[in-house]
Amino acid sequence: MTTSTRGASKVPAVLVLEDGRTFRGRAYGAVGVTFGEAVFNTGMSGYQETLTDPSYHRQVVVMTAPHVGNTGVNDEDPESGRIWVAGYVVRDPARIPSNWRSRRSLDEELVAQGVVGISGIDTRALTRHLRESGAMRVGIFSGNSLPDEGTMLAEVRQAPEMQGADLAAEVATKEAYVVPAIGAKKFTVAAIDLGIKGMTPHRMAERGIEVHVLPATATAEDIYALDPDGVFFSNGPGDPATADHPVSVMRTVLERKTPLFGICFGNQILGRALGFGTYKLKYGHRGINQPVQDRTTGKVEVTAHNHGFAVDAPLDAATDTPYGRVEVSHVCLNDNVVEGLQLLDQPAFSVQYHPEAAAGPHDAAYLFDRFVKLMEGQRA
Ligand SMILES: NC(=O)CC[C@H](N)C(=O)O
Repeated sequence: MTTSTRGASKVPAVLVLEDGRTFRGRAYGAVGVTFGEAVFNTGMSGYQETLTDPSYHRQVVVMTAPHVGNTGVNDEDPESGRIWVAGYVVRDPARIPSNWRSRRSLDEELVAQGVVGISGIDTRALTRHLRESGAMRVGIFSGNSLPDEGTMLAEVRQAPEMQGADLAAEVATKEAYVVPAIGAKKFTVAAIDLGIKGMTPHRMAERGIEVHVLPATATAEDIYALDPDGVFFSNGPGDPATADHPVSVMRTVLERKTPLFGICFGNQILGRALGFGTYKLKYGHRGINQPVQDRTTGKVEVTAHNHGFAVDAPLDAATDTPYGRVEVSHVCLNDNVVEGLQLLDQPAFSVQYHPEAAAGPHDAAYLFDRFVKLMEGQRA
């Protein structure tokens, strides 16, 4: 629920966490009320990509970088057609954006899209609180006459939780569409959209892949009607434990041994399809500076992340599954969370993080090349 008026900067705002902790600041973006899961993002740049990443649907994003909005808003960097975050928390928004690509200020964009935010609060204290106590529900309330704290807290505690939330269909395309290959077309890929970021099909198109983006509800028949060389499962919001339909579609793809690649939600779905569980992390990984080791090469890469859940798979031995053996191929060096899965007996793999790098370092771009190699191998 959001309402908006302009000229918000002097309007009071309160952020209320479900455990009763509150932070008082000023309205940023639209004035109104919003609820979501409070999570923090440690990226120092890339705020447009963060705001427009559909995986942030129903989350209130706290930026740990104190200055946000410095380069304004351009028309090139969004990862989808709208802002998806449920709310936005910034310590000290830029007063004057400056960049050759900037078209408008971030504040204006948040107002135009009805996104309620808060500024002028101690985002370091809030982030430390979330680290200690874990991600939790939150409300932002702004306006000149606000309800009392007890009322606000009761409303926050009525908001839906992220655990158990089935959200992919709310953000995914309703109609299939095609992203053409750039240059000569070498492969056809069916990409299941569970909340796909725009850069992902682009990274495939750059490698000669014609990408058929299909709705989250697509069936195995829809996929195989395209006679694809490979199948891709995208990132997306919500709890992977609810993703029963994509898990069953993926099992068909595994049975048919079609080359398969998954990113983020797609990694969690591969985990489930293989019989592993998923669980909620205490506060998740969000940002563009997370160290991951590719255990197949030993190399360490700095990577972009946005996940609050993870796959529960054994780190140190291959596991037998109905689809052959699987290994944990990638691991987060901060906390040993599973960051990638690789099947040893058939052409399928996935990563929990974001090789499309929007925003983020390009260290993991090789994963798209690995997908191409799997498809080449299948043809040979
Ligand atoms: N970016 C994603 O795909 C996120 C996956 C899932 N919603 C999570 O929070 O872990």
